[in-house]
Amino acid sequence: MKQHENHPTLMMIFGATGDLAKRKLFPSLYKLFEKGKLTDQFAVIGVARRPLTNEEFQQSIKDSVKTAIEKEDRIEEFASHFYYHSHDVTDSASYAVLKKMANDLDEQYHLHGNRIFYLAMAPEFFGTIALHLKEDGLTDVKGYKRLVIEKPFGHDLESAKELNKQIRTAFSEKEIYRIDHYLGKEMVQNIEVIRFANAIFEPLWNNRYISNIQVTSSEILGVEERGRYYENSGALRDMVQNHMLQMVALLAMEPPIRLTTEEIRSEKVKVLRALRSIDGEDVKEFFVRGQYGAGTIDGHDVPGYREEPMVDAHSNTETFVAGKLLIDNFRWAGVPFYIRTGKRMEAKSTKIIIQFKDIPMNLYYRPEEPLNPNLLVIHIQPEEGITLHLNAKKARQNEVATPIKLNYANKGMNGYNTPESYEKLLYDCMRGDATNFTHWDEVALSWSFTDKISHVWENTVEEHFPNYAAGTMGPKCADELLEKDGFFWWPISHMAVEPC
Ligand SMILES: NC(=O)C1=CN([C@@H]2O[C@H](COP(=O)(O)OP(=O)(O)OC[C@H]3O[C@@H](n4cnc5c(N)ncnc54)[C@H](OP(=O)(O)O)[C@@H]3O)[C@@H](O)[C@H]2O)C=CC1
Ligand SMILES: O=C1O[C@H](COP(=O)(O)O)[C@@H](O)[C@H](O)[C@H]1O
Repeated sequence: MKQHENHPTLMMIFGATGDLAKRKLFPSLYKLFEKGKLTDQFAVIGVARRPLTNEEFQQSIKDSVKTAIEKEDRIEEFASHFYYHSHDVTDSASYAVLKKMANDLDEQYHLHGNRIFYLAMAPEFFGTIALHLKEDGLTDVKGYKRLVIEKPFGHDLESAKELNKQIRTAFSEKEIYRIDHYLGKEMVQNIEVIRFANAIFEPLWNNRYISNIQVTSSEILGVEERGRYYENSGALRDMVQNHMLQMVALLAMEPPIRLTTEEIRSEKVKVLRALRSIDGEDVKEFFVRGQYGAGTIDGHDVPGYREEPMVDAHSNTETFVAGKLLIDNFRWAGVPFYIRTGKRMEAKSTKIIIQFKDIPMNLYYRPEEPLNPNLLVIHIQPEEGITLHLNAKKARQNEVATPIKLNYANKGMNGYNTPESYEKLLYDCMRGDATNFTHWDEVALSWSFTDKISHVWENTVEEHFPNYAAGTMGPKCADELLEKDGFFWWPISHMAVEPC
C-alpha cells in the first residue's frame, strides 16, 4: 500500500441514510481507505432520524460499498470505523449526545480534534445545523473544523445570501467547502493543465485564433424520482448556475500567478464578472429552453417530463437549456461560448469543443472550399481524454488534405478507472485544499447571471413545451441559436476519443 500523509479526521455525515451518502460518500471513503489515503485514524458518525444500531448502520455501509465496488477486501475493517446517531436535526436536546459521542471518538482514534461536518441533507436544514454545531460546542475543537455542503446552494441570489449568512455564523469562508462535483472530475481538473502546461495552446487561446467554444453536458436519464426538486429547479439552476459556468470559467480564465486556491479562484471570479449580463428582451436572443416529450431511448419508449412522478401535468419547467455567453474582456471579446445541457437526450456525454478560426486560404484539394477547422476536444465523460483535429496529407494522395485526429484517452493510457469526483473532493477537504470547491463570490456571481434569465422564463409560459422528443439532442431552437452566427453544434456522437 502506498504511504500518504496522515489526515486524522472525525467526519459527521448529516443525512447518512440518504441516497447521496450511500451512492457516493461511503464508496468514495472506502476507496480512500483502500489506497491508504485514509488511515486507521478516522471515524465517521452517521446522523439521520430513523432508529438504527451501529451494527445495522455498518451493514448499510458494507452494502453500499459492495454495490459500488467490485473488490472490497478490507470492508469489515473499514465499516468498524462507522457509528450511528439517531437524531432529528431540529431537536436541540440531541446535539449534547452527539457532542459526547464525537469527543469520545476523538480520543479513541486520536483525531486531534479535527472535524468535518458533511451536510448531505436538504438545504433548509443547513442553517439550523450550523447554528447548533456552534451553540452546542461541537465546533469548539483543538483541530480544524470544516463544513461541506451540497448543492443546491440556494434557489436564487437572495436565498443563497440568506443561506450563506446562516452558515457563516458558525464557519468562516475558509472553513466552508461548497461541493460542485464537476470540479472533482479528472478532465475538468485537466482543463488548466492542458491550457497552462502546453506552449502550443496558450498563445492561441484567445479571440484572434478561436472562433467559438462549445460546452455540452447531455444526459440520457430523465428526472427520475426527483420531480419535486426539479420542478422548482429546472436545468438552468440544476446545471447551468453551477457546473456549466464553472467549466466556462476554467476555460476562459487568465493564467493564475500561482497555483493556489486564492489565485485560481480570483481568476475564475474575474471571468464571471466579465460575463455579459443577459436581461429582459435579450434573453430570447441568447438563451433557449426545452422540455422533453415522450420518445424512445435504446429501443424503449419513455414518458415525457409532464408524465413523470411529482411533475405538474402543465409544467413550464425546462429540462434543456442552450445559451450563448459572451465574455467582455480583452482575451475573449467577440468569441461566443455556447453551452447546452439537458435530460433525456441522445447520449450521456460531457464534451468541450474548441473550434479554431479558419486559415486565410485553402491551398489543398478543392481550394474553393474551406478546410475542416482545427478542433480541440476535451472529453470530460463518459470517456476521458483529448482529441486534436488537424488536416494532413494521406499517404500517396497528392495535394489532398484529409481530417485526422490525435487522440489521448485517459483510461486507455493509464489502464485504470479514474477516481470518482467525490473521492477526490473528500480527500481535498481532509487535506484542507479548497481549490476545487466554489467560493461564495463565484456562487453569488453565477446566481446573479442566471437569476435574470429565470426571471424572464418564469414570467413567460412556453407554449411549445414539450419541444423535443426524448432521445434527441434537444429542440430545434438550440440549433438555430448557432445557425444565426454561422456555426453549428459539432455532433458529439461523432467525437468519441479512441483508445491509444
Ligand atoms: N443524491 C444525489 O446524487 C445528489 C444529492 N445532492 C444533494 O444532497 C443532499 C442530500 O440528497 P439525497 O441524499 O439525495 O437526499 P435523501 O432524501 O436521499 O436523504 C436525506 C437524508 O436526510 C435525512 N433527514 C431528513 N430529515 C432529517 C431530519 N429532520 N433530521 C435528521 N436527518 C434527516 C434522511 O434520513 P431519515 O429519513 O432517516 O431522517 C436521509 O438520510 C440534497 O441537498 C441534494 O440536493 C446533490 C447532488 C447529487
Ligand atoms: O448536479 C447534478 O448533476 C447530475 C449530472 O452529473 P454527472 O456527473 O452525471 O454528469 C444531474 O443528473 C443532476 O440533475 C444534477 O443535480
